[in-house]
Amino acid sequence: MILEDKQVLLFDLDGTLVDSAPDLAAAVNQTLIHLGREPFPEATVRNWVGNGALMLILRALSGDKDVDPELPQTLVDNALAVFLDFYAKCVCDKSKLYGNVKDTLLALKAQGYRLGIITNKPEKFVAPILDGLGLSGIFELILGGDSLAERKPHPLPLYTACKWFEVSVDQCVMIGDSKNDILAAKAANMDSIGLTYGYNYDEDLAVHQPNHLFSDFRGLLSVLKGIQEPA
Ligand SMILES: O=C(O)COP(=O)(O)O
Ligand SMILES: [Mg+2]
Repeated sequence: MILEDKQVLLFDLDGTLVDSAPDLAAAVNQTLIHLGREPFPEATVRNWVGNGALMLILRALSGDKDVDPELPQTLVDNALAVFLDFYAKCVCDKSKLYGNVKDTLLALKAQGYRLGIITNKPEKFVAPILDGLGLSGIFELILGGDSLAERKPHPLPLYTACKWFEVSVDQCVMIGDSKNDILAAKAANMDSIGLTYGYNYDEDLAVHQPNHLFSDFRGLLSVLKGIQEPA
């Protein structure tokens, strides 16, 4: 079923447009080694991505997706600061666009859609990644995990984007790889498209019932047909 009357496409970043896990895992492991701890395989760290930098570090210090509630605050503060420093130095070293992302984004833009990014990643890292991967200038709005008082799965970033683009919730679609994206869309009463190749804690994204689910980014073109010019 075609998603009619859409004007604005809101994209998640990590796991949707960019495979950023190699650089995130490198910075997490540099942090752990700096603290005298054991590193984890990239495949493990990948499943901890999705709720922003602080949660990534809490999971890394806990060695598990479920955070140890007893972690000392000073350790957490120090580890987060060390991680942010390491990540700033390698933010786009090994990160790559997923297949068909750039061509599809350009095709959607050419069809008249306006594009934004809503990520849980700290905002300051987004522009260097987009620049490094040849996507600068494509997105009109970037909201990071620290841009507002709430982040996905809370609907606030989605509402904020609607307001910024001066469109209604019905005119937007949220596109992402994680349940946080789909749950935020549902909470905002917005349509959503899921992508199965990213990071979703090794869980099945279909459970959250996005309007459409694709294993290839190019799938978007089959349900978004471009903006109709007024007659
Ligand atoms: O950095 C994260 O934790 C997740 O970022 P995302 O919202 O772009 O997937
Ligand atoms: Mg994501």
